[in-house]
Amino acid sequence: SPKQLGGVMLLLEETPNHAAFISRASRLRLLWTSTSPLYSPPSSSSSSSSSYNASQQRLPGAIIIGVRKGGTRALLEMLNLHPDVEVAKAEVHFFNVEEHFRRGLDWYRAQMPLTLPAQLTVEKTPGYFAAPQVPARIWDMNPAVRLLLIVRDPAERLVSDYTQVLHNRLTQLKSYQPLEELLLHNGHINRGYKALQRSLYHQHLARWLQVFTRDQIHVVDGDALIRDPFPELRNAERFLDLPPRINPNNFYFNTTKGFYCLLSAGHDKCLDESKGRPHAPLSSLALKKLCRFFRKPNKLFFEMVGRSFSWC
Ligand SMILES: Nc1ncnc2c1ncn2[C@@H]1O[C@H](COP(=O)(O)OS(=O)(=O)O)[C@@H](OP(=O)(O)O)[C@H]1O
Repeated sequence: SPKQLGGVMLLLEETPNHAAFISRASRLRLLWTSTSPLYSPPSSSSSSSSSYNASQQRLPGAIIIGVRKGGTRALLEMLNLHPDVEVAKAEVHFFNVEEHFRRGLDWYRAQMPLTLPAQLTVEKTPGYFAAPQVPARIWDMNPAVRLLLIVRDPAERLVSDYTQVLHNRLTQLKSYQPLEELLLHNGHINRGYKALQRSLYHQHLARWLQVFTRDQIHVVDGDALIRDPFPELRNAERFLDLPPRINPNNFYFNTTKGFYCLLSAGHDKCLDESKGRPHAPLSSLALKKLCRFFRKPNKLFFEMVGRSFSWC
């Protein structure tokens, strides 16, 4: 690929001083958010003379934090079209899975692709958005990191979420309750249903905004990304301070898939079959209840992000 970094020696960075004390980090947080530029060097050693120009694995400068089933894979793959971007191919789940987090930042860095100093490393883990411990942990790694949040109609997201869990259970030959049994208790929306809670975007975003400034979080419209990806990618490039390199010719609509696929350097790529599965059915009455339930949370989310979406 045009982005491959052939024949360059791998030089691992020194371990940065990973936030040891929350209280100290909280104090620093105030200083950083008011004075620092959005990007900061991944670690002090990266600017030192001998290793500066070498390709290295670096901590991400931008992270797609969610939402689960929002279009995070499509967004990551589309950003990867940019010559100045390299992405972690697999979801890393570093900040939200204790076992991974305990392995420390060296382990996290080792999951990242090789990049040159001018390139931006991006990872995506949809589980970050709803996990309470994650914002402070990411801030401790890099308070100037840029965050991308791709959202989608929360009712549609919930059904997609259920469909994925159902699919996993069925492939493991395990039983699973019908969606309406989980969603409704005595005809009322069951607020305890996990997939419902993951769609309460305002609650999760409120926690991120206790740690990061609003301008560090770029909201991508996941429904718009499905309909016409290019404008969303142009906005993301702008947010990431990348020169505009992704263009409409990088996308073509694949009628068999029913989605846009990617074209780059003569290669085309569609997302795998786990994306765009037929959704589990939901009665129109249950959907109506769900949409009514989401009206207020959605309004709160729109106020927080300063824009609205045409959700049900
Ligand atoms: N271009 C393109 N190709 C295929 N799929 C696309 C694309 N753009 C967005 N999407 C939508 O992405 C949805 C899956 O979201 P995620 O990748 O965030 O899912 S996951 O949380 O990582 O499992 C997936 O949701 P479902 O349709 O519900 O499966 C897709 O609708």
